[in-house]
Amino acid sequence: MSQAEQPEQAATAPKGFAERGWVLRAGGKDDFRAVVEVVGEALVVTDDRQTSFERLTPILAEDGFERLLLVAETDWPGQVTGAEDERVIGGERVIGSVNAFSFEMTVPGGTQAAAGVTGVGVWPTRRRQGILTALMRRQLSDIHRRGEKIAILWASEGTIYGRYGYAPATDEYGTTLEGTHARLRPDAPRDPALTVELLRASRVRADLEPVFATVAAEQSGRLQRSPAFWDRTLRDTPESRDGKSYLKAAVAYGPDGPVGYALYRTLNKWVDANPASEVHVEEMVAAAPEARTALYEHLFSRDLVTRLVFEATAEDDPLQYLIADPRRLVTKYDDSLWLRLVDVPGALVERSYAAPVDVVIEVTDRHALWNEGRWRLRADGSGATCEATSEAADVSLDVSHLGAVYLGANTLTGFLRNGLLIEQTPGAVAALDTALFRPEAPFCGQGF
Ligand SMILES: CC(=O)SCCNC(=O)CCNC(=O)[C@H](O)C(C)(C)COP(=O)(O)OP(=O)(O)OC[C@H]1O[C@@H](n2cnc3c(N)ncnc32)[C@H](O)[C@@H]1OP(=O)(O)O
Repeated sequence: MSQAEQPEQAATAPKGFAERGWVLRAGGKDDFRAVVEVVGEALVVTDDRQTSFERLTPILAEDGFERLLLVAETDWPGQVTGAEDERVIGGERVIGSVNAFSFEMTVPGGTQAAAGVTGVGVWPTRRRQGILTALMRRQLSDIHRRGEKIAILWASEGTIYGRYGYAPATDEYGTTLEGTHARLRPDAPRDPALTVELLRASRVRADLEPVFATVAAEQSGRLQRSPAFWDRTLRDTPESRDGKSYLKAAVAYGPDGPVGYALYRTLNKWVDANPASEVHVEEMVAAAPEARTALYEHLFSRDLVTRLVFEATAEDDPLQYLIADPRRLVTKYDDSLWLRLVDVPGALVERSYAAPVDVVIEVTDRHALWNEGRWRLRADGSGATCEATSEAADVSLDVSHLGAVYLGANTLTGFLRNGLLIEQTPGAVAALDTALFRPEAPFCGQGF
């Protein structure tokens, strides 16, 4: 039987679960309060659970809570009754869970449905007994059945998700600039027809949404933003302010409407008995370089500002090109979006390629067996095919390697040079890298 014909992993109880009285099942709205308790405790969240519940409910309600998976136990030691334990629901006690959002993600050459894995947590006294592994395997199977070819996540720790086939696929940074060096180069592109207005972000949402949608459709790694995620982006509560100001929007307008915006808060401090105000930019989106210049000029011209912090920037962030003195930018690695190919041939076909390529890739994937085997990838400027084959492999790799390079942030050559994959045909890895190349760095910038 070829790998294309293999059945999906059987939905039997994971090893050891039946003996312990554990069940792995789909969850729903009624389970969500118990799940918030479990995941909140696992993640050591100090907010009261009601706050977390109210914050998370609208974004999960968009999917009808239908992607929730949980592990529950039916029998437990101790005196606590169901009425006293927030995790008990219908005679079962929740001890672990995962969830997912249904995103539309920009990838090289277009957009794809992507499962945004979230809400992963196991009750602290039930760790290291295989609950996460069972949930991950079941979730991969569900994602595959839904027809989503890729899954993405933000990891709480970098050591968890590699074993499940995920890999860091973008590099995202925080950038700081002292106010005294906040100057653009004289030849930064400018358009006198643009004006910048400073407004409360919540009042100008209708101007932000189309700009974001246009830019997000072009930048690999970006997610289209649903109404509930817009609510979350513009949320302006004491908790989201975290001691800073209300959320402001500097919006660049051209003759035909909005063309860019910066969402930011200000923070007042005292340093050596002097006032020191900071600008914290949470999101900056511009549909044209001139709009970006106009927004930087607005931010750089604010009086009394001693420091600017750009909280989420791509590896090739425009400021490094536009600033007068690039050495004044202090850039610190922040995080990576992790990506996994759930359907290897499907995902490879739906991506565009920078150069023709014809290689046989041998894939190892112990948690999504339908991906295992040899796949012949043929691509050129007009499209790609990827079919199961019995031909000899040119490259043998783990599915996580494909996740790492899918958006174009990394190279397979890096894995090859460090002994992490095998090249059977000399030059095959270089040919794949050339085909996978993207001139711009991928960037997500959306927490979830
Ligand atoms: C997308 C997100 O939501 S990110 C949030 C992730 N959640 C958290 O960080 C909350 C705190 N942590 C937890 O709830 C749990 O410890 C989890 C979810 C990380 C792991 O759950 P567990 O049920 O203990 O994992 P499980 O028993 O299935 O372990 C599977 C393997 O992963 C390893 N592992 C699990 N967690 C970690 C970790 N944090 N660091 C390193 N290795 C880990 C285990 O050692 C085991 O390895 P093995 O397969 O070689 O034996």
